[in-house]
Amino acid sequence: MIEVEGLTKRYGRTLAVDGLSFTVEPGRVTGFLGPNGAGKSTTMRMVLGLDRPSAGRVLVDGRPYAELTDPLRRVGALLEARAVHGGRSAYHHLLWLAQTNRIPVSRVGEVLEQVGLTAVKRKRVKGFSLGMNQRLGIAAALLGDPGVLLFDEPVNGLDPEGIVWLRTLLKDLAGQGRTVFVSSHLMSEMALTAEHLVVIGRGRLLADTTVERFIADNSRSFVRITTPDPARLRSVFAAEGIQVTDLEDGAEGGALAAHGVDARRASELVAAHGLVVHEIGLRQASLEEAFVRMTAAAVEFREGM
Ligand SMILES: Nc1ncnc2c1ncn2[C@@H]1O[C@H](COP(=O)(O)OP(=O)(O)OP(=O)(O)O)[C@@H](O)[C@H]1O
Repeated sequence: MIEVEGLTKRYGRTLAVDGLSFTVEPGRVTGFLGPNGAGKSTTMRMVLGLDRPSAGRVLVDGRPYAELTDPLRRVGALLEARAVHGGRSAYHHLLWLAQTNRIPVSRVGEVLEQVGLTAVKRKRVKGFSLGMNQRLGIAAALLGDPGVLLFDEPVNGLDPEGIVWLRTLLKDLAGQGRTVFVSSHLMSEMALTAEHLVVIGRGRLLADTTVERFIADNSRSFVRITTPDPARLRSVFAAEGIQVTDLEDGAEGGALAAHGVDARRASELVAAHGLVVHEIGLRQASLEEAFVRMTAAAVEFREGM
């Protein structure tokens, strides 16, 4: 478990993290979301004791990171731009990590297999693609078989197959009862991977909720209708108190959005008034849109202060 309590980090005049409090529970993937510069990496560095909080604290399994014995066997992390000695092979990099952290050498082969790097384990890391480097970073995080895992933007550099692989891996790790905390600026990817979300903007907590709840609270649905007679449809719907707006989604002749009504009621109205429609159906605003809306509002609020 990770407990973040009143966490604050100031770099000179920049308030990177501003009084954050949340808990990351074991047994599920928790997505850590926010736009660029929101303070995700800074928060993760403080969890790992790589940065000192200006105020507040972080506990990993009830203790500050610095007080953990055998930290790599407790907490595994993939941070952005991980520094790996380029002249070393993947195998030697992991072997060195294992030997300096009292981790059984047998784990090296196991994690190489787990991340799909066995075939290239003797190659020098400097010849690795970004995706292979990400896999090596993930292997290093898994090496000590830790109960708590942090991944900062792990999707970066992975191809579509790699993204699906990572999604499955993260879910499996959580399924084994581990605490899995994953940062991303991609809402849609997190919606497929995480069960719980912590959303921040400008260093402040915006949401701490389940993915299901986030979707229910933030996705706006509407009925999309295309018709050769938009003026008549508008007046029929207006008479029923239903708001209709234009949709600029590229449909020929334009499409309309009816709000606060379900598809069934909308079609009944259409039929009752003998309106001609070419298409009618329920649409949901994407989570990406909801996320942008939520974080943009936070930015405006801060700037208005
Ligand atoms: N070492 C540092 N010195 C000064 N300012 C910093 C430092 N590290 C981060 N910041 C600033 O703190 C803020 C938060 O940055 P951080 O990297 O934590 O955000 P992030 O959410 O991880 O964003 P990204 O997705 O772009 O990595 C930014 O304004 C950044 O410029």
